[in-house]
Amino acid sequence: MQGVWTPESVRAAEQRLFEQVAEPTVMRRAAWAVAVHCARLLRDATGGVPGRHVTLLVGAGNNGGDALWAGAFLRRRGVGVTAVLLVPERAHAEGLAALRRAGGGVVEAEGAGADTSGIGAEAVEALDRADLVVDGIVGLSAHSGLRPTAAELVRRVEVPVLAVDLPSGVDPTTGTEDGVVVDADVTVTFGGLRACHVLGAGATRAGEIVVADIGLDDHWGRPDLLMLDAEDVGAVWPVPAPDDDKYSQGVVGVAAGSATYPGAAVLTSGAAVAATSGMVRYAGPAADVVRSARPEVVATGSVGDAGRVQAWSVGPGIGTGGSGREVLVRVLESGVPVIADADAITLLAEDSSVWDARDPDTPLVLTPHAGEFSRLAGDPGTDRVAAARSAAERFDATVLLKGHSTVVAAPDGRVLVNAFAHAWPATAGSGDVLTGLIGALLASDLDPLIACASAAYVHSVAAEIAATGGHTVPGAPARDGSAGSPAGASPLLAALPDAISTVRSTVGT
Ligand SMILES: NC(=O)C1=CN([C@@H]2O[C@H](COP(=O)(O)OP(=O)(O)OC[C@H]3O[C@@H](n4cnc5c(N)ncnc54)[C@H](O)[C@@H]3O)[C@@H](O)[C@H]2O)[C@@H](O)CC1
Ligand SMILES: Nc1ncnc2c1ncn2[C@@H]1O[C@H](COP(=O)(O)OP(=O)(O)O)[C@@H](O)[C@H]1O
Ligand SMILES: [K+]
Repeated sequence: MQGVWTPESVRAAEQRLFEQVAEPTVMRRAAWAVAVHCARLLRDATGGVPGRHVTLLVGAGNNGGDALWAGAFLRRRGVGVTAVLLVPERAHAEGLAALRRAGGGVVEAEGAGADTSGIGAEAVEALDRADLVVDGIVGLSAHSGLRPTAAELVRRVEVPVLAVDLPSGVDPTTGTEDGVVVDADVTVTFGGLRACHVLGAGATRAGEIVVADIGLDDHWGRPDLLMLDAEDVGAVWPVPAPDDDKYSQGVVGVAAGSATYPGAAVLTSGAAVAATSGMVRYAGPAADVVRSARPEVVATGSVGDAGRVQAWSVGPGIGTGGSGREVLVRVLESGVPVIADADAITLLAEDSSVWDARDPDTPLVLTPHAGEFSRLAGDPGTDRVAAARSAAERFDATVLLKGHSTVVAAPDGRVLVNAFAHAWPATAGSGDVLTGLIGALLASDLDPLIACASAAYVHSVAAEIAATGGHTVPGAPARDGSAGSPAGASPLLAALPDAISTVRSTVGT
């Protein structure tokens, strides 16, 4: 499990560190790590380090200070360094002096000979000469989009980029982008992940994320968000023990699909079958289709006839009319944990009387995409963590907000994020697969928060396997979705066993 911190928490930890270690020392540690990874990138991109050229884009704060100090260190390795200052009068003074002492060049972004976009001739030259650009424009104190000059410089970059702390242009708290954003090959951050590294555009714009040690480890408070890794998921994924039988592992009920949407029933039931090895019951009008697609599913026509289950997956394809409502109410009254998705969420949003059927002591999971979330709780806005957290509290339910990064919030305020940096699950029907996975994990009695985040993790791995035929690091988030080809929800479903065994294979390694 990896902790993730908001800018406020990072600053609080830094302050505690500064009580023991002087701030300039900490900055030099940070800059040293930046310089080490610059050298690595230079070597990768050009085959060497001495004689290469690095251009630093330097903003008004400590982020620019890190870049300037890193430039000074790179000079010692024979690298040509030019700093392009965005706000010359507010550039970090000690960093600037260190770079000058080391023989680095300094130019102004808006210096003499400016072209129509306002960028000075020397700054243009520095970018043209660069083998590598260091983004020290803005860090944790960034607010709103990049200012025009910074945006113009970023637009002109054509070589690999190393971002200091975070790719400038993304919001440090929400990871959202507003206009031009640095597209980094590597981001070097300090002590621990920031929220923008795992949320929104930040999760992809950061490129490879390196967490450098600057002495913060003993100073962190409780993480604001957590991310499960493959080993965490593998360790909790339920598998049968010697004394288990088909009932003891938890039976999951699936109330999904209709005559119009039998596919939703097949995808949800199929995922439940793949998730755990107990029993899956299906209840609904697509019973015949489910039986022929998945003979192992015990299928009946209605929830009332289904027999006992330990959790229900309800919603995909049930419709938002009277029969869908009837199904949802039956399931909510059953007194077992429920995961409600798709039409079930719309029904809950549109008809408050449906909530009366819910047993308040039984876990409820809601898995809206942004549109369903809006219907249920209003526009999630850019701060998806805050939105999911407040909905979880308001509905006393675990809320999984879908999207490029999946945010899962428990009613007690805990939040887990799944931040696979690829978008392969964005395909019709893949949400139905997720619903079946979560239902099966709830039936096996996992904590709903862990069940949701684990299901989301395996779902991402399966989507990647379906699209690419494999993945580079077993079970680990791919940071590059460039390889592969679109695959629909059926290949994603078919890849679940491979995804689960891949994730489980990381346990104890
Ligand atoms: N204080 C320290 O010793 C340490 C600081 N660290 C670095 O310090 C950074 C935070 O430094 P600061 O708090 O000084 O702030 P920043 O460097 O993030 O930004 C400060 C300035 O950037 C400008 N700015 C804000 N939004 C902008 C936008 N959208 N476009 C262009 N310019 C914008 C503002 O003028 C603001 O004053 C971290 O991200 C990290 O890189 C690390 O070195 C760890 C140690
Ligand atoms: N851009 C994206 N990147 C990664 N995952 C995505 C993206 N868009 C959607 N997803 C994931 O794909 C799934 C889609 O679910 P949903 O919207 O319910 O679709 P459907 O109802 O067609 O099954 C969710 O797990 C969601 O998190
Ligand atoms: K930056």
